[in-house]
Amino acid sequence: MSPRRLVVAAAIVDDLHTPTTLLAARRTAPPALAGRWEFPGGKVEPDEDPVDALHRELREELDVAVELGAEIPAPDGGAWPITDRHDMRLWLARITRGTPVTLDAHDAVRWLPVGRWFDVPWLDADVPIVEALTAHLSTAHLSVPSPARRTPRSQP
Ligand SMILES: Nc1nc2c([nH]c(=O)n2[C@H]2C[C@H](O)[C@@H](COP(=O)(O)OP(=O)(O)OP(=O)(O)O)O2)c(=O)[nH]1
Repeated sequence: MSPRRLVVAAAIVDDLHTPTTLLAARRTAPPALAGRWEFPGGKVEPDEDPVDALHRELREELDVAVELGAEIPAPDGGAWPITDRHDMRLWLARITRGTPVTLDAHDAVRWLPVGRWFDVPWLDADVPIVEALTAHLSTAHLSVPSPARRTPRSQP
């Protein structure tokens, strides 16, 4: 049996802490997956560092450079099992150079506003990941201290 292959991908958002949009990309291949939407990324090459692989894939697929934020782990704390042969690690990312273009891997990209992240037909394996991302971001958002919520200092 061949070993499982690691895929790395990015949930590209406009802001790593309080995102208002998420980038989805529509696959061109293989035929069984074409037309479905995914997180841009791809397979890690043998001996390649996963984070280096992600930067390489985003350069190759979208011609962008990014800054990475938090990793979104699977419920068991590890990678997401996306197919019978692949596991995927996913990071939040923010574009630091370029505007996403469609090259070979995708024929469309779409910025989805918060609340409309399920407007596109994601790959089946990505549906629970988008749900986890929604939960992660609402928690992260709530945990950002707002001035109004800070405990007032006790008066001398
Ligand atoms: N990139 C990516 N792949 C995903 C996602 N969800 C999901 O099930 N997959 C699957 C589709 C593929 O079977 C596999 C990744 O393959 P890929 O075709 O993106 O990898 P790659 O860019 O390195 O392509 P290649 O050089 O092998 O042709 O993972 C996702 O959100 N992003």
